[in-house]
Amino acid sequence: KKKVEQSDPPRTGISKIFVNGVYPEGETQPYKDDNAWRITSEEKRHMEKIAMEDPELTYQNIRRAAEVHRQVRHYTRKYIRPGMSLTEIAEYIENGTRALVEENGLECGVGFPTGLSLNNCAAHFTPNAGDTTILKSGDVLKVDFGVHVKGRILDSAFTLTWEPTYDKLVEAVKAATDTGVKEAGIDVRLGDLAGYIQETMESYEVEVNGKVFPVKPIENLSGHSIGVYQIHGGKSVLLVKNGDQTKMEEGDYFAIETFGSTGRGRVVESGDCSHYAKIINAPRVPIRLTSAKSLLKSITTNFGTLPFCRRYLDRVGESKYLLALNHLVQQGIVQDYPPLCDALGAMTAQFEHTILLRPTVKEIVSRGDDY
Ligand SMILES: O=S(=O)(c1cccs1)N(Cc1ccc(F)cc1)Cc1ncn[nH]1
Ligand SMILES: [Mn+2]
Ligand SMILES: [Mn+2]
Repeated sequence: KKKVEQSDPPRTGISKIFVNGVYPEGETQPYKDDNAWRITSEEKRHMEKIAMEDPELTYQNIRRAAEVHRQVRHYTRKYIRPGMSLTEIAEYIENGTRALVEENGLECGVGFPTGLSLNNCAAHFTPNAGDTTILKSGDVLKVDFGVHVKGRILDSAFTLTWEPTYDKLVEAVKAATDTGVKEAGIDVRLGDLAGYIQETMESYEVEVNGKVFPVKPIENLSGHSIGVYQIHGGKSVLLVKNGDQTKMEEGDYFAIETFGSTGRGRVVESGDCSHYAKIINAPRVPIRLTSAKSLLKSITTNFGTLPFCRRYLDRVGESKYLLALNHLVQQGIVQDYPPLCDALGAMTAQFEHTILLRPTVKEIVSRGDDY
C-alpha cells in the first residue's frame, strides 16, 4: 500500500499514517552509573511489558502526541514569518494539532494554550481575541504548545529568531535543556539537577551591539512533572542550584524546560491573562454567581483540568465571561497563569522536552531532528 504522506498545511490524521497504531519510540538514554542493570533486569523488563500492553499505561498515547508535535512544529517552523499576526500563528498551530491528533472531546486534542511569548516575555502569553500583535524580524519567539492523547500531555517548546543577534542565547538554552535531559534520571535529586542546568547556562554570554551580557537562568521558572490530564504533577525542576532533596522516580513523566535571559534572570506577571486551568482538587464551594456556575460547567465539559485560554472559550461559544472567570479565579476554583516577563529590553529563550523515566531506560519522547 502507498505510504500516506502529511499534507501542507498539516491536516492528515496521524493514525492514517501510522496505520498499525505503533508510534515511534523517542530517543532513549541509559540511566547514568547504572551499568545497564535496568535494561537487563528481568523484573524491570516485565514492568515495562505491562506498561506497554495496558491501554491505560501504554506508551503509545504519549508517543502519538509526540509524533503530532514533531509534525506540526516541522511545518510551523517553515510557515512562521515576520509580518504575520500572533493570532494567525496560534491558529495555524492549533488547527494542525487538532487535525493530526484527530481531536475528540477530552479523549485527545490540544494539551494547553499555544504559548507565543515574545522577547522579554518568557512564558504563558497567547493572544486573546482582538490582539493585533505582528511578529517582527528582530523578535525572539518562544513557541510552547501541547498535545494530549488520553490525558498524556506532550509539553515541548522551542525558540525561533530571524536575525543572528541572539544566536548565542538560543544556543545556551538549547545546551542547558540538553544538560537537564542528560542528567535527569531515577533517584536524581531535583536540587542537583537544577545545579547542572545552571552551570551549562552560565557558561555562555551574548554580545549585542558591542555590549556583552552573561546568560542568566531565569530563577523563578521551572520544569515540572506531568500527570494524567495534569500539566503540573507536583514536582518542579528549578534552574538554579538548590537544596531540594526530592528525587525523580521510576514511572515519572517530566517536562525538562530551561529559560535563559540577558536581563535580570527573574520574571514577573505582566499584562492581561490568557492562560487558565481548573485547580485539580479545588474546594467544592457553592457558587452563588449564576454566570460563574454555567461557565464552570462549560470549562469542565470542554477542558476538564487541562489548561485553556480565552480564545478556546470563544470557540466553544462562551461570551461576556470575564466577570464569571475572574470570580472562579478569586474563589480558588480556577488558576490564572498570567504572562511571565523579564525586564523590558531583556531577551529570553526557551527549549523544552518531555521525558519518560521508564523502568529500563529514559525516553526523550519529544526529541526530533530539529531539537
Ligand atoms: O509554569 S508552570 O505553571 C509550572 C512550572 C512548574 C510547576 S507549574 N507551567 C505549567 C503550565 C501552566 C499553564 C499552561 F497553560 C501550561 C503549562 C509550565 C509550562 N508552561 C508552559 N509549558 N510548561
Ligand atoms: Mn511548555
Ligand atoms: Mn512545561
